[in-house]
Amino acid sequence: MLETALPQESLESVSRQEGAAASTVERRSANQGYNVVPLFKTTLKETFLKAVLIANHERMLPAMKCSSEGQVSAGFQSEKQSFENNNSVTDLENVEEKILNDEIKKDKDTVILMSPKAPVVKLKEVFTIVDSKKEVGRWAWLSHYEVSLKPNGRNLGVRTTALAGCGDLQDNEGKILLCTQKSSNVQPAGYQASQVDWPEERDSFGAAILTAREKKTAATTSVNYKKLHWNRYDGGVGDGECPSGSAVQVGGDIDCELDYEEEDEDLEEGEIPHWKNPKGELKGRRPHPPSRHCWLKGGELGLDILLDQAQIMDEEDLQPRDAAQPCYNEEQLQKTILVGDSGVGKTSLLVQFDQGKFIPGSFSATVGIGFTNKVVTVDGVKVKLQIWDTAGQERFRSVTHAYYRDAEALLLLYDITNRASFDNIRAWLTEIGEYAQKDVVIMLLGNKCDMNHERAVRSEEGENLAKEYGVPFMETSAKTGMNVDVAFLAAAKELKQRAGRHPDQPTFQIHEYIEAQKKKSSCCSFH
Ligand SMILES: Nc1nc2c(ncn2[C@@H]2O[C@H](COP(=O)(O)OP(=O)(O)OP(=O)(O)O)[C@@H](O)[C@H]2O)c(=O)[nH]1
Repeated sequence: MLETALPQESLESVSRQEGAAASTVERRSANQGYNVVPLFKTTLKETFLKAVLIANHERMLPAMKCSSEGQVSAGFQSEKQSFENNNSVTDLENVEEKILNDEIKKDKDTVILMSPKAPVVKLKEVFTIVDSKKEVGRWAWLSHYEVSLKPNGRNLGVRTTALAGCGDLQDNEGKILLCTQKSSNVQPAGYQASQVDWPEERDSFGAAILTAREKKTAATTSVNYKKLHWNRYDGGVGDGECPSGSAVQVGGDIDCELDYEEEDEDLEEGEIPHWKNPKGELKGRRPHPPSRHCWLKGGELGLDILLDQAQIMDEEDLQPRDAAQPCYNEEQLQKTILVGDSGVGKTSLLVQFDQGKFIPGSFSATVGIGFTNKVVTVDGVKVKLQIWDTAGQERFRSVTHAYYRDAEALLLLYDITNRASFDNIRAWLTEIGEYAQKDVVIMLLGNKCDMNHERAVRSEEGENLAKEYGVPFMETSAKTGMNVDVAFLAAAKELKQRAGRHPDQPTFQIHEYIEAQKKKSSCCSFH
């Protein structure tokens, strides 16, 4: 296990052992800007990760030095120190150039590569550098950045400090390592393993995704929350072969054996836990406790985080953890079908919804079936409706039946000026029961409500029939557009809710929604 307390003797003994590197070793307590972690003659990767771990403990930034002998020391600095250090690299973009131009003196033993505010979008470039510039063997880099997480446009209000590294000095093998740490103000969110389309690349998830793309694996994320202060996110990559959601934690508190005591239970709300070292001394703020997921348990020093060694997490751990909205797959097509007698206004309703227009007196019966795709935005989420317009005429019935099965929502129309079209609704509902999916979303619509003077069906009759079948009801007008959008939006809302609902989340009440919308609208006067 990593010695987190960093006893002075071990620093000194390392100084003695490391020879040339000894001159660079300073005591952690010394206020000279750089603090060296024991090296144990490991690879750069391990060194880097130690730096990350220690810096994490110390609430500092990790840093690295390359000595003229090619030895690497890893340490930590305060942000202030890193800014003050002339050798700090604050722009990852130019790292490669600087190395090649010898601006970063890789042959001097005081090189510290650190990028306190490097945007993570540069990770891709760095990744490329690491992989392709093998001749540039003697360097390492780190980055540190703070970001807001906005997965799928939802601002979680999270600030995360993230780190990235490194090129391997030993074997020129490029590796990218990412981790997150010091999350704060985290609002709980669900696990979103399949949703990798993060609009913001400036976050650790984005970084994970970039990495995953390079590795042709699935990017994954998870949130682990315990108490407000220890909420944290991990961006990772899953092995393409693993079941969806399997993940590897990249960095962060990878050493799950961090020595801390479980004291949370005694804490007051908002109180910051402290870490006690093995002697029982308080050592300032306690490091993050091991992730509840504890993805990476194996491996020497817990450093076994090569991206191609993703470990499969327990199914249980992959479940959404709390009430936040799980992701809705915006690519999903929601099949919605319009049915009802010929001439009730199905095509007109669709045209009104799609194009916002009505062409009066242009009745030409639909032949067979056709569809229109329409994207609606529901609560900031895009729902793709594929709306099938069916022919109401009896002779096309056998064709349209085939489409019922795939329908997720079904808008059943009658014409309020046509009694027979209303009387046929029961027959339509029987057909629907026979051919459609059991849980299809059904809405009953009394169309042409602008023609109140020719009304043949009272509004209450429609209400009562809908109640009898337990479906929502509203009157619409394809001519004026009254309630047309509301009807489709209600269907979209219900479909979206069903697809992305967490079991603990309240269901969207389509009936209540429609009632509320009806009260708002001043449509047709109902008699
Ligand atoms: N006043 C009024 N007329 C409408 C309304 N909706 C449709 N119509 C008219 O009713 C007639 C039939 O409309 P369509 O939309 O073609 O009916 P449909 O249900 O698609 O008919 P099929 O394709 O045979 O199933 C057309 O002349 C439309 O202009 C409406 O809300 N108000």
